[in-house]
Amino acid sequence: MSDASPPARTAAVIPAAGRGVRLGPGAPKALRALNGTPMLIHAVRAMAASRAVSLVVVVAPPDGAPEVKNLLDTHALPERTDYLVVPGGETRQASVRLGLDALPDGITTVLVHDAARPLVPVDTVDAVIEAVRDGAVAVVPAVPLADTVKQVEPRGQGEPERVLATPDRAALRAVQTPQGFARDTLVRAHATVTGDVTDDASMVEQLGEPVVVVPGHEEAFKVTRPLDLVLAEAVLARRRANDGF
Ligand SMILES: Nc1ccn([C@@H]2O[C@H](COP(=O)(O)OP(=O)(O)OP(=O)(O)O)[C@@H](O)[C@H]2O)c(=O)n1
Ligand SMILES: C[C@](O)(CO)[C@H](O)COP(=O)(O)O
Repeated sequence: MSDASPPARTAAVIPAAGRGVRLGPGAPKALRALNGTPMLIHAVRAMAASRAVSLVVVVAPPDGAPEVKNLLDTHALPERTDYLVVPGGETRQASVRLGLDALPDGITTVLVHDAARPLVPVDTVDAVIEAVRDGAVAVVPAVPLADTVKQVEPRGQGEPERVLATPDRAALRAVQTPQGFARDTLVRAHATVTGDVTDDASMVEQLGEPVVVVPGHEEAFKVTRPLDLVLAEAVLARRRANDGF
């Protein structure tokens, strides 16, 4: 970086506007408690744990922005981290776009991190940021698959599915968040790609831009179904036993 270059500033956009249908009835998933603290607060702290992250933009459930703002105001976060809250949209993609729209000038690197991945370790966050700062326009943390995967043929209702193929597992990865981006590339992807996607990196792929993979972490799993809550609380208990926090 030349002396004249402005410093790279990193913001994390946290989509937290989902209902959590697969988790079952209750409050919106991001507001449910893990060991007494809302999942969203764990996720915000996970981003703020990186010294590189100076701003966290939380995308709240559409009618929940005041409640989320209150949660952030009343839970301890590092002083160096600013945060703001915007209401979310109908889909994850729409929610991320609303978060991007709220970013101030001067942010050059953007992380997009699911509130539903509250326990990602700071080393994973920092590895993603470093890869972007080293020149990658898009970075995903990913882990190898533990299961054999089958491609199946869609069948009519009530008919058993049939296996079409068994892809080579060695070439497959399960992708996590935070996903990291050069801000201009992610903004262009969200302005250009209109189809349904399940992550932000696939939008960048559709622009024809390269996406770099860094090692993910088993504790960055997504809280999706009820059993994931049990695992998340067990991870927190293990951390408390190991670290005394
Ligand atoms: N309209 C939406 C939908 C999802 N998300 C967020 O995207 C992340 C990943 O989504 P997922 O785990 O699928 O959450 P939900 O959509 O809430 O889950 P479900 O599909 O079970 O309802 C979550 O942090 C979720 O809050 C969002 O901000 N806005
Ligand atoms: C972004 C993501 O967490 C990466 O694994 C995932 O694609 C979200 O998918 P979901 O269907 O919204 O759970």
